Amino acid sequence: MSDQPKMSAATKELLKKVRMMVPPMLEKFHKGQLGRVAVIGGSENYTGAPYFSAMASARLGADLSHVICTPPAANVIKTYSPNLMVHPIMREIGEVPASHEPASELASPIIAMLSNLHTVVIGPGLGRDKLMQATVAAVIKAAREHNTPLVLDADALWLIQNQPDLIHGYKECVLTPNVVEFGRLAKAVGIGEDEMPDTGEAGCKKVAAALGGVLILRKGPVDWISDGSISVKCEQEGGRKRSGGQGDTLTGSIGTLLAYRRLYLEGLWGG
Ligand SMILES: NC(=O)C1=CN([C@@H]2O[C@H](COP(=O)(O)OP(=O)(O)OC[C@H]3O[C@@H](n4cnc5c(N)ncnc54)[C@H](OP(=O)(O)O)[C@@H]3O)[C@@H](O)[C@H]2O)[C@@H](O)CC1
Ligand SMILES: Nc1ncnc2c1ncn2[C@@H]1O[C@H](COP(=O)(O)OP(=O)(O)OP(=O)(O)O)[C@@H](O)[C@H]1O
Repeated sequence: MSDQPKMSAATKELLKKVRMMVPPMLEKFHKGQLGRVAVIGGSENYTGAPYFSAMASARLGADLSHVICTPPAANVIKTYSPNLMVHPIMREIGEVPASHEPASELASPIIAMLSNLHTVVIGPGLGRDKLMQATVAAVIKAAREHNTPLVLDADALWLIQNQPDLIHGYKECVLTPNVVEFGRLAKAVGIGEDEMPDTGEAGCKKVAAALGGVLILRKGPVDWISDGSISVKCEQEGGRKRSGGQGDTLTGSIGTLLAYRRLYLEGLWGG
């Protein structure tokens, strides 16, 4: 009996497309050329999520993986792995003087890093703290100006449900909601459950279209992926254990693939 996982024709087709984005290992490449990914997230309560995300980006093949988080999270994450570059730039509201909420000041060194990054993942372990949310809102605005590909998950989706205009129409943006986050996003763009009888393809397409064509990967038993006009699905069966952190791992992996896509489009190899 074969120990190969069963794979549908659609999944095989999808993997063929992904394969096209994987770069060749050419002798001429130097460090950093094959992917510089940053994960913004990590707060006092959540240090594992940004670690899972950034390590996934590194293990899938990004040359350099950064974590941008709060100082208490940074001290912990640094002990998890020497592979990650950890920047203690973010602050929760209790970490700054009460009269001062310097979201734009905090965002400034992160924005300065954008021209040196291929992709930014925002959300794993970010939390819903007001200052953390305002800081990443400023980074998202700047990332749009730089045309930096974004992957938004977890608490960054909380921000988007409150301020959908931040990403409306931004085609370099991937949202990766779980079932609960997807429901909240749909509600935020005015799509009620009665209008969304099918939480599969039709629902995913509808919410992506309502957000102006951002790419939505709606996680679930089948992952539906749509930009509002085209949709594909991943129905490959995974393990049955639903432990925390699987979505975080996905965000970092997408971060690396988006970096590869960008490098391919910039002509780093091929033609
Ligand atoms: N090791 C770490 O540091 C990790 C840190 N993490 C970080 O935690 C932060 C908050 O993220 P979150 O996932 O707890 O919040 P959210 O998605 O609002 O869920 C809240 C409630 O919704 C439900 N629910 C969720 N999924 C469902 C589903 N598929 N199907 C059905 N129901 C579902 C479920 O409710 P219940 O089962 O109790 O009804 C759940 O309790 C965020 O920053 C994230 O990055 C995580 O990444 C994990 C690893
Ligand atoms: N009910 C399910 N059956 C099968 N696979 C699922 C199911 N729910 C989620 N998955 C798979 O698990 C992966 C992670 O999805 P999940 O819903 O756990 O994300 P998440 O809640 O954002 O994760 P995290 O714990 O990292 O925050 C998805 O890519 C999906 O393929």
